[in-house]
Amino acid sequence: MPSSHTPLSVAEQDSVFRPRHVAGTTVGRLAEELQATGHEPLLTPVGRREHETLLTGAAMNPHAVGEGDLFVAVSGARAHGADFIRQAVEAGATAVLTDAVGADKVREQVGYRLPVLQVEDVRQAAGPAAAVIYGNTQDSGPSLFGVTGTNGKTTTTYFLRSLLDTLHGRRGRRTGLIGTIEIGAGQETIPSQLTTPEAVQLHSLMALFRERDVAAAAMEVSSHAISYRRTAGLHYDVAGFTNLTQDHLDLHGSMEEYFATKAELFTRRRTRTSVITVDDPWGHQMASVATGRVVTLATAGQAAEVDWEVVDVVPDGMGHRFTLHHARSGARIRTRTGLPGLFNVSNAALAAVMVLEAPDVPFTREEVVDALESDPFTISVPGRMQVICESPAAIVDFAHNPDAMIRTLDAVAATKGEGRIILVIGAAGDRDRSKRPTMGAIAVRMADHVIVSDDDPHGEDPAQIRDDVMAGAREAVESGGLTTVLEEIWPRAEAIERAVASASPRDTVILAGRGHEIHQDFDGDHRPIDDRVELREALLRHGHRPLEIQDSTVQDSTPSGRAHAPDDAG
Ligand SMILES: CC(=O)N[C@H]1[C@@H](OP(=O)(O)OP(=O)(O)OC[C@H]2O[C@@H](n3ccc(=O)[nH]c3=O)[C@H](O)[C@@H]2O)O[C@H](CO)[C@@H](O)[C@@H]1O[C@H](C)C(=O)N[C@@H](C)C(=O)N[C@H](CCC(=O)O)C(=O)O
Ligand SMILES: Nc1ncnc2c1ncn2[C@@H]1O[C@H](COP(=O)(O)OP(=O)(O)OP(=O)(O)O)[C@@H](O)[C@H]1O
Repeated sequence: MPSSHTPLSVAEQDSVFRPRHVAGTTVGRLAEELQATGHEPLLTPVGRREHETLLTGAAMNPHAVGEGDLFVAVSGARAHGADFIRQAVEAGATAVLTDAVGADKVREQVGYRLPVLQVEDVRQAAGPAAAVIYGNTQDSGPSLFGVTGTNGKTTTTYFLRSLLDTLHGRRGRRTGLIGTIEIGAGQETIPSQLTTPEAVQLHSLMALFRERDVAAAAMEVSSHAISYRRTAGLHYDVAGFTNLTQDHLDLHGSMEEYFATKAELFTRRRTRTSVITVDDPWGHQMASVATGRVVTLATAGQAAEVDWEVVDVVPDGMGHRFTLHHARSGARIRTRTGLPGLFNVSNAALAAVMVLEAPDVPFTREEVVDALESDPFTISVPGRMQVICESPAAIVDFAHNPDAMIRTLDAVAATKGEGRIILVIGAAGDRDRSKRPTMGAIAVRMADHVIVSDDDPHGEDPAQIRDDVMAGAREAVESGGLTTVLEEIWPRAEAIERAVASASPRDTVILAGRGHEIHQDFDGDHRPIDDRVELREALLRHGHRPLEIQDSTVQDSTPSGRAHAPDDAG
């Protein structure tokens, strides 16, 4: 088990979390199952040997292929998986699921050495195929709790898991977690490559969870995952919706399309009980289109005809105490969250209601109430409103879209007193460009001193990304007659140093956008940097007294000594 988030190669990760006791299936039986579910597979060659070939796993990434695996070769923006067939065969793949182009590529490279199942839509077939291989059915795995929405997925799943852990832990059972930061089964964790893994990995995880007595799992469901069919073949006991605001328009094109993608999760076919936060119009719309059992939750005060509402919110330390009121029964449940920001009350309330409304659970509502009263939401979440120092207040947060920035800066403004807000922001490359100037404008309107720096430029020119953010910021300063100090400083470590150097003990320094991340990607060059470590060191240099960082995702070594990200993450 990795004790910290030292990057592991995909192969290493796979070996930590590979289920060991998979009965598997034969290629012939898999072809029949795919036929029965409408995928119309074409199997070549069609001999008895091919039909009887045993499959005991599935992998889409050639680095993750193991002995006896079905290699799922998809056509993507960067490559066709079938280009890596030799590597997959060497690693032990015994059959391939691919499209017509992939089938030709396989034959060109390895002839008829292994059976090829050809389908039209490989991503659509991958989940159901993996489900058959791993023996996953609707009722075979842990209770599955999925969370989607633009912001709050990671935090809500951490809260959910903490609550589920309290409840199942009392019965000696384990819980699981799948999300942006890490994948966990009981005490064991591996760092994540994606927020929501590919379907083949998800099904492998469901088998692993069964093997390791994981009773319930909390999982983030990104809109990319739904678009790319990563969740095909999974069934959720409960799915929760946080909110919908501008992000990912590069993929979805419009908010309507973005909404429609998320809405796929809240259908009877996928989910038994949907818990929808109805704080914004998109939430109301989601509640009206969701099929199956729908439960509504209002966390922001305006509650008409909702099932649950949050009332009596009072500040408590860095976080808040609040009450969940159930309209029908009149029940009132008091609980608390330790994380700053009213949005964390919303996240905690969603987690609570998802468990309170879960079908077929081995615990009573009284036990859930008891667990809620024992403070399951006072955990910290890596890089989410993570407090690094109290004087000056210094916080690392993951806000990287307009709404998250507004919420985060609102939260800081509510507690900052007379001090100033000093903010470091950037924006990621190769992602929704339209949000950059908006983020710049929000920054200068809500903070007193804004330092624009780099996030993950990926394949884009970092200077161009900073320009886009600066353009929105300058325009807002000029048109609004603002007195905000605006600077552009890179690399990021220097921006952090500048923020801390400018801070008096009454001020609040907030680093937005990178949260738990430990590398910046400059066109494939993964440069180590952890905002939490960088901020802590700058605070120490300037004679402040930061807190110890109690977080397994933080690297032990100094910034320059940290390892590089795996270069085989694709
Ligand atoms: C836009 C998107 O989601 N793309 C994902 C998609 O890419 P793709 O279909 O273009 O495929 P590709 O990268 O060309 O690869 C095709 C095949 O060749 C293989 N390959 C490819 C290249 C290589 O060097 N070696 C290799 O073996 C791949 O394993 C794959 O089997 O499938 C790939 C294989 O799984 C993913 O790595 C890739 O995620 C990219 C890296 C990514 O950044 N995705 C982000 C945007 C994402 O999915 N984010 C959401 C969270 C968003 C949020 O809420 O903030 C997430 O769920 O993580
Ligand atoms: N309920 C919420 N509403 C609005 N903003 C939120 C909410 N919860 C968290 N945030 C903000 O969004 C940031 C990301 O939070 P979190 O990681 O929990 O969301 P996420 O949906 O998993 O994000 P991503 O998909 O980008 O990984 C936080 O650091 C905070 O700034």
